[in-house]
Order: sequence, then structure tokens, then C-alpha cells
Amino acid sequence: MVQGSSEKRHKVTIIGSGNWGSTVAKIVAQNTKEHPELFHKDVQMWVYEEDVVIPESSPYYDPAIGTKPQKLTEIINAHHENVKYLPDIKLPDNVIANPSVQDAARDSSILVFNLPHQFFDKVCSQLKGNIVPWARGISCIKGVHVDKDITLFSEWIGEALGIYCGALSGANIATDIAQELQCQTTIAYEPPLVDLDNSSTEIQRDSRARAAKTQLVPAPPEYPPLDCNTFKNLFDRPYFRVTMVSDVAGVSLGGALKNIVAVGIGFAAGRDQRPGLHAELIRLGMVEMVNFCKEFFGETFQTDTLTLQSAGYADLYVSCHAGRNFKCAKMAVEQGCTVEEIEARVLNGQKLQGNSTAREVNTFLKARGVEHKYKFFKAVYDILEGKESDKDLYSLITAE
Ligand SMILES: NC(=O)C1=CN([C@@H]2O[C@H](COP(=O)(O)OP(=O)(O)OC[C@H]3O[C@@H](n4cnc5c(N)ncnc54)[C@H](O)[C@@H]3O)[C@@H](O)[C@H]2O)C=CC1
Ligand SMILES: O=C(CO)COP(=O)(O)O
Repeated sequence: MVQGSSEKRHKVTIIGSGNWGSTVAKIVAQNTKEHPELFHKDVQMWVYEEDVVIPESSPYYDPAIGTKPQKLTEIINAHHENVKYLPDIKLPDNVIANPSVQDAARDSSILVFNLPHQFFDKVCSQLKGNIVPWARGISCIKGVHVDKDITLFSEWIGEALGIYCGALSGANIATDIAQELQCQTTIAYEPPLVDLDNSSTEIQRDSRARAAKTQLVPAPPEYPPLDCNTFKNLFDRPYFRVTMVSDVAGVSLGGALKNIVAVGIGFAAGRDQRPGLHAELIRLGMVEMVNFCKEFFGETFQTDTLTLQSAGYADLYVSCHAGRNFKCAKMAVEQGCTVEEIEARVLNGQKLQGNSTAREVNTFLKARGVEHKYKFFKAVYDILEGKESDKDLYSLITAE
């Protein structure tokens, strides 16, 4: 089908509205305005509803309301700003905040999942059976799901909702990108080929063989194709350059595992500022990330994703200098308290991923009997659990 000739256009919903969720909503809404041939202009953004007080110092303070708590969705829709999670950034007026995830996702053919991974389970069960069967997803979530096995969020979303889901990850500090400061990202998107004649699927390549279980429903022919080009048009901005790849495992795991390493570098930085030490620890962290991807996702993981793409080394680097996981772990050492105490005190409701991912990955490695092979991940876990001291981080990681 020739692009631009489609009768119907894709409706896009962002599931999540935190620091990164709101930033991605801004990016996507700028692009839906510029591509009316592909997308509905309005972008629904599901917001976990909460009451927010607007202080007297705020430009949005209304003396008639005073400091009475107001619904976050109402504030966003009235002022086009997520005053709690992305303050001082204007959102395009076509971002529509919606407190109901089912209502936000209704009739959407593109679902962008962007919320702290610890909250995903409930949202997923609310969406089940309430989305169009031919929808496609992109997971911006940096984390993994662990029960008996380890599952990428893209896989988990795909299995739970019966759709194909790709992954977006990169060296992306939300507050910088929200100000349109230049950066890059990586999107892994390679759905199975759809056989339009009998609606069956032929698996070309995918993150893991399990994706083969998903019977992909084709989009009706009057819609623009749900292909790489459509997704590039949805996310690429002059300040947010997208590279499309096929390695869903590498992109997803790069984003998840770097958070554990960033906590470790934060612990180190709390005591020792030497760049040489940080560089060596970052290298050791990357070695462990690559080994993990090869050992557990080796069917499709490509090492180049972690060495050459934004979702790999670049994300690790920026996270170990400017990320929240790094900063909170560093402050925890400096102030002699736990990472969770710092998180609760300084992040104003934003959520760390590194501490929970360290615990989840440890559960998985222990169950497999290979915890000892991943000394960096184990050291971070043991320090978070209070079993080891952050002072011993380097010796724990380099012990023979
Ligand atoms: N912030 C950043 O710079 C970047 C974050 N990411 C990733 O994006 C994902 C989302 O992160 P952020 O948007 O930054 O979130 P955030 O750290 O700002 O978390 C706050 C969000 O969690 C929601 N929330 C709080 N309690 C909840 C509950 N019980 N149920 C459901 N939602 C609840 C809040 O409504 C808010 O939307 C994470 O996986 C993160 O690793 C990726 C790149 C950059
Ligand atoms: O993913 C990020 C940078 O790419 C943000 O990391 P933090 O969650 O540690 O802030």
C-alpha cells in the first residue's frame, strides 16, 4: 500500500506518564501532528491518577482552588504540563491525559508501554481483552520480569496481550530530551511476517522462539502498514534520532542490566571519584551484561547491539554519570543510608529500577545455580541487601 493513501490512521496510546513516559508522549505527539497520513493527531496518555497540590509559587496556582489537592489528569489537560513528573516542560496540546487505561487504549493500534516495571503486572491484566487484536506495542520499560524464568517486557507484553511488541532503549535522560537536547535511541522492531491470506504467521526472526506462539493478527488493509517506517516516523525527531534494529533481546537487556551496573558505579563513586576506577568497573559491568545476554538469550542476541548502539554502551555510560540509579546509590553511601531511603526522600515519586532489577536478576541466577558467574550483579545485590559493605565492591567483583 502506498503511504498516504490509507483511509484509516493509527491511534497511539502511551501507557505511563512518569518522567520518561511524559517525555515520550511529547515526542510522539509532535510526530502525530506532522504525520496525519499515518496517525490520529491526539495521543492518549494513561496516567496513574493521584492528587497533587499546586503550590502558591506555581504559575498554575488558582486562588479559587488554593492548595486543595487536584487530580493530576485534570492539571495535565488544563495546563499541558505534568507538574509532578516532568515539571517546567510544555506538552503538546494533543497529549490527552486519561486516568482509565482501558479507555486510553481503546481502538489504539499502537501501544507504547512506558512505566516503572514494578507496576506493569496490574496494568497488563487491565488491558487484557480490551485492545484491538492487531495492535502492536513498543516497550520503553527498562527492566525484566522474573518468575520461574526471565522474560523481556516485550515478550511478556506480547504473550499476555497476544500482540507483537518491540523495544525502545537508549542513552536517554528524560529531562534532557524533554528540553529537546540532542540524543539518539535504538528501536528493535521485527514482527513475524504476516500471511494475509490465512492470517497465520511465519516467524522470520524474533527475540526468542516463544514469540512463535503468538498468532499475529494482521492490520486491516485500509490502515497504513505497521512496519519499521511507521515506527521510525512515530519516534524520530531532530533532537531524538532513532536507529532501527532487529535485536529485541539486546535492546531490552541493555536497558535493564545497565541499571544494576549504575547502582554499582554509584556505590563506588560514593567513596572514590577516580575516573580510572569507574572506567574499569563500567568495563567489568559491560562484560557481565554481554555474558548474560549470550548465556540466556544467545539465540538472537547480537553483541554489536551493546557495543555499537545507543541502547548499549552509550546508555551504560550516561546512566553511570547522570542517571537516578547512579545518583541515589552514590548519595546512599555518602549519607550512610539505604538506596530506598534516598529514593523516597529525593525522587518525588519517581522510581528506581536498578535495585529491583538487581534483586530479580539475582533470583533468576540463583535458581539457575550460576550466581557465582556474575560477580558484579551479585556484589550489587549483596550490598543492597546489607550482606556486604559497599567498601568491598571492587574486591568482590574482581575476586578469583
Ligand atoms: N526517567 C528517565 O530518564 C528514563 C527512564 N526510562 C525507563 O522508563 C520507564 C518509566 O520510567 P519513568 O517514566 O521515568 O517513571 P518514573 O520514575 O517517573 O515513575 C513515576 C511513575 O510511576 C507511576 N506510578 C506510581 N505508583 C504507581 C502505581 N501504583 N501503579 C502504576 N503506576 C504508578 C506514576 O504515576 C508515574 O507515572 C522505566 O522503566 C525507566 O527505567 C528510560 C529512559 C530514561
Ligand atoms: O535510562 C536512563 C538513561 O538512559 C535513565 O536512568 P535512571 O533510571 O537511572 O535515571
